[in-house]
Amino acid sequence: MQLRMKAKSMAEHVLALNAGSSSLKFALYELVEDRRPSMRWRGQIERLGDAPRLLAQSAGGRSVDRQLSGAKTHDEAISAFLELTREYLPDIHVRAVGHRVVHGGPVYSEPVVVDEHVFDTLSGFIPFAPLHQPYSLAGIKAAAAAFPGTTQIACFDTAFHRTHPWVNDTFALPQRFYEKGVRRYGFHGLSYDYVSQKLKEIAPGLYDGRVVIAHLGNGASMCAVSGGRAVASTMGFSALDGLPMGTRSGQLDPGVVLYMMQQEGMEADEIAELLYRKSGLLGLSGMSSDMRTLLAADTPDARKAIEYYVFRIRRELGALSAALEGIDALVFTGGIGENAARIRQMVCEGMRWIGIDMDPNRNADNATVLSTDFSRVRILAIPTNEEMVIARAAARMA
Ligand SMILES: Nc1ncnc2c1ncn2[C@@H]1O[C@H](COP(=O)(O)OP(=O)(O)O)[C@@H](O)[C@H]1O
Ligand SMILES: CC(=O)OP(=O)(O)O
Ligand SMILES: [Mg+2]
Repeated sequence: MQLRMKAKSMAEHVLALNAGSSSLKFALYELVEDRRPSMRWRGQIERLGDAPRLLAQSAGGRSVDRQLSGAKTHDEAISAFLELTREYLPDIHVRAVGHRVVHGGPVYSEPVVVDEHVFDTLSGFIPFAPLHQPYSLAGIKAAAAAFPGTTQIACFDTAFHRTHPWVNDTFALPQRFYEKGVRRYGFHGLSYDYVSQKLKEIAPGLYDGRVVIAHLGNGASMCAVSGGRAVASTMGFSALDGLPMGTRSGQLDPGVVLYMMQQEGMEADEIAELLYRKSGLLGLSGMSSDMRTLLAADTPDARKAIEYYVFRIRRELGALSAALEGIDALVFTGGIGENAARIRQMVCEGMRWIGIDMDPNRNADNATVLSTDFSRVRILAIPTNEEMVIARAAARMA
């Protein structure tokens, strides 16, 4: 028995850390046969900055659900998570920690082992993703200190999008901006990678076809995928473009920014704060960035914010279908896409003309397939798992 316990404790593990804009997600995997990651614990500290709550489950059925009064910022969430690993995890051997890093710039299209040079390069991309990149980098530093001797591996949100054709990779600006890195990068790539692979498993015919994936979380974007390769995304240079989000504006006429500067005398930092943290669902509703709160509130302003949100998803669905020259499947994922049946229903109601026909019962049940048997376009909900994509890379590279 003692020997078995010993062997178990020496099993190799990898950790995955995913710093989102409103949450810190984490997962611990044991490397089993062929170094396949097998999930042991998975959880998140959600509603950062608001009412942080820790939720976690083990593969064996243990669970934690705790309000965290002290962990409002990402840095505090990382410390709270490290505390937890000590409290709940036995003496395990962590071989590598994989990190979601939102921006890989024009440099990285694959996961990479983080050394000093890589860390400095990634720090240079902070201005491209101020709401995410600093937290990913803080996570890398904290994990390296908490698990000495482990390899830190960066996995990029931008990497999946490197297959975009040039028209979806550039802006109509003088070429020098492109050379400097002003490009349409696209984000949520780890999520799109996971969902595409899952689709390959459960519906290989659809994977080979034209698919629009809607990642609707606190941040939100949509991606057009053809035969498993990304073709276009609603997010471009920064995580501000495309759909409205919890606190971000989404697509905006650049003339609005000029107006803010020239007519309202706003400074760049003020505009950044407005567009990243005070706009989107929060700005429109004047109430909350959280979809659960807005759906429950049912006030005129909450309804208005939801209506705008849904309308923009429909517009982008039309645009991405054009980029794909047709659409065979629509896949919902992310916190809202996976859970908010009402939002999915509102999106699909306005898209019948394109061949989207939702089954209301399947939708209400949060089933995997949400379309009727007669729908020309298949509709699916696939829970994303960015941590699994990170863990697979960490297992491969450690
Ligand atoms: N049951 C639910 N119904 C409606 N919205 C939900 C539900 N569960 C989560 N959400 C919404 O999902 C969003 C968070 O998504 P998530 O993907 O976890 O965010 P992040 O971008 O931080 O990773 C929030 O707006 C939250 O309200
Ligand atoms: C890129 C991005 O918007 O990420 P998140 O959805 O985690 O905020
Ligand atoms: Mg997320």
